[in-house]
Amino acid sequence: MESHRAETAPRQPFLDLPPLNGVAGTVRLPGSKSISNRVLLLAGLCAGTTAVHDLLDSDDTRVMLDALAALGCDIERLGPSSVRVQGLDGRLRVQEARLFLGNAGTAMRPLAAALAVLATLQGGRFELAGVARMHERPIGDLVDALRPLGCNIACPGNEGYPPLRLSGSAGGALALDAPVRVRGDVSSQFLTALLMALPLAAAERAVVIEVEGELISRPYVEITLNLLARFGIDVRREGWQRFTIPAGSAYRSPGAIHVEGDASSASYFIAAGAIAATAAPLRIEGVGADSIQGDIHFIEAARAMGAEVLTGPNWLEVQRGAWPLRAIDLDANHIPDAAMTLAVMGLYADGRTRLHNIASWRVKETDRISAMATELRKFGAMVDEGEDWLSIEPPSHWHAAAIHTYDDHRMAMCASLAAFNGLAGATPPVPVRVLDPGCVAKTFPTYFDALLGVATASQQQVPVITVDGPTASGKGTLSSELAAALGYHHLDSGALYRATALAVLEAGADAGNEAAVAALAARLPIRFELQRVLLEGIDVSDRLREERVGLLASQISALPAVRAALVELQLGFRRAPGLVADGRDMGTVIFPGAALKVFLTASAAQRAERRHKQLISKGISANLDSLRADLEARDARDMQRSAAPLRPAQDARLLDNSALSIEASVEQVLAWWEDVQPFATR
Ligand SMILES: Nc1ncnc2c1ncn2[C@@H]1O[C@H](COP(=O)(O)OP(=O)(O)OP(=O)(O)O)[C@@H](O)[C@H]1O
Ligand SMILES: Nc1ccn([C@@H]2O[C@H](COP(=O)(O)O)[C@@H](O)[C@H]2O)c(=O)n1
Repeated sequence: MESHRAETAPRQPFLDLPPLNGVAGTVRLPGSKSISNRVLLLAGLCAGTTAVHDLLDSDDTRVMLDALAALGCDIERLGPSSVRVQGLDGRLRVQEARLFLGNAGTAMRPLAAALAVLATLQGGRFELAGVARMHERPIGDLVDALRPLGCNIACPGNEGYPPLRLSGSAGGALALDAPVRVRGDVSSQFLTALLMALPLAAAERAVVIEVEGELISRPYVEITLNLLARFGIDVRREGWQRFTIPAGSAYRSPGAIHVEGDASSASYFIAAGAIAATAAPLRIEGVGADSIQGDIHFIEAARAMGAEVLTGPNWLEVQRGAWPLRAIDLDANHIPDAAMTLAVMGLYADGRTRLHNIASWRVKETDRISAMATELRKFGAMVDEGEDWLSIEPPSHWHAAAIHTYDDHRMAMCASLAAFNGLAGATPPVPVRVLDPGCVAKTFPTYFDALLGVATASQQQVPVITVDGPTASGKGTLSSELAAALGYHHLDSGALYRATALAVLEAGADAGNEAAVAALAARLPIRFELQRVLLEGIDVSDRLREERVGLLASQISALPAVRAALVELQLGFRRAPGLVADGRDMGTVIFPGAALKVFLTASAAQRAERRHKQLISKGISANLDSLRADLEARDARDMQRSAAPLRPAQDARLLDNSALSIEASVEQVLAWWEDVQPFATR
């Protein structure tokens, strides 16, 4: 089994979203985090194998998969979102393990309970730890419920908080004569953890769990009960205070199980539809009105704010109804995660939106009440907070803001919705900077792609950086690094001229026939995919770099009709969140209004040397002198032609990188980019 650990590439520091002005189309949701991790653990504990389909692939599910693998479960990947889990049948296969559970509450709590029970009955030593924030998230109520049963649990950091050490000797027993008592008013995950762990001790006797205090987040307990039933455990519920796991209970695999789309993740698109789907509804696939997830009730709150929502068995369609949205006053205890989205919808409302009974927000990935209040104020909103409530009044004047996300995926996804501010009358509409956007990997790694796949922006609002310069100055390298650092698209315009040249060669066309070459350029069947260039679906990336192709590209690029034929294609690359375009005339002709223009140069000797090294490293023999002569001839042709000659735009910043490393060049341009940003640095 391959490792499930997330890539450790450095995370992009920020993503700037331009003002967005609409949404349209269809979005497919990733699997629910709550269901995915519950199903994985149940599949790991039960007898037999379980094929889990539509599983969420995210940080939180990866730590659960890693933990199960460390505990001896065989896990086979069946496809990008399917795994087959061979369960332990309630028997520990390894007696000792140290499990790293990141910041996944849905892994820490139920695994702690299950391993405490198994270690007590069968013997074993387990250590469960996570990231620093996980060690600040209380688990004392669960520990307090398990210790009276005879479970040996130590909290070597702070009492009542992870990390946890669980131990026991073989042949132990659990004290289950009296009901197991657990508090339900801080987090429902403690009850869920016990409901999933105690069937392991219910083969011969019924186990009763009693909840102390008012149980919060009941819909999540309903998910637990529903999934337990799918795995053969029919819990009897008396109100929300008493739960009985019948004697003779034993986990049984359902064979195969499909994970629903994530209803909490749906909330961002429901909100986007309510705010910005003005022409046609936004379709959301993967979850519908019959969902077992409590956050599906977000629909009712969104409707109360004005959204028009149609529902089907596995889909939703959302369109703007009332506008501005209606401010609401809501007890949001039943939808604690999705209610964060209502706070951002409050920015678009006709008055003050109040959310109360949300104390659990304070012990989530971050203190979400405080974080939301701090960040929404940056947009200009008037926000008040209390121990268990938040109220939001929309900005009268919107500010471009850099939003901290506190390693909290929901903060990042919520922040993105502020980019529709132009629809609320922000004049001018302002961009939104989301800091550490990669934190969405916890539940929705492709969130920003999904959002930008359905959101529209006015082309003029999409920022462009142009990088022009002579051959082999490093334009392509610099531009692709900039695009990666900013999360922007990249246009290598030289590739379009090269592709046209290749098309001319392949068609055996006359390169001197301007109209014929322009006709080929106008219907260039070109696609860019994952750094590769496809012509009629065939990868021609390497062929485009051949010298004969570069030489012909340089010749045909002087033909005005050929240049004109490629203009629309190039303009089409200007898509949210932004574009880095490199070539010869990006700043002068194609994107004259670009926010930042760079003219990149290096001495001819340096450039010839770099090209020489580049070719040698690819195993292509080359002569330094002839390379230099060739690139100088090309530069001369590019500079002297009448159509879009190579020259710096008047407002371009000049960068001679003869003595600069690639990293230093990238840093310099990013610093220039910061100079032209409107974001307050509070
Ligand atoms: N600042 C730099 N320092 C050293 N080498 C560099 C630097 N920038 C780029 N290079 C190297 O120079 C070579 C040419 O760079 P690149 O292909 O990006 O140039 P280009 O301007 O896009 O060329 P062309 O116009 O032919 O497409 C590459 O091998 C690249 O790694
Ligand atoms: N905007 C542009 C880009 C390129 N060219 C011409 O195409 C040739 C190939 O470009 P590379 O950047 O890939 O080397 C180049 O020699 C230029 O003549 C152009 O005219 N305008």
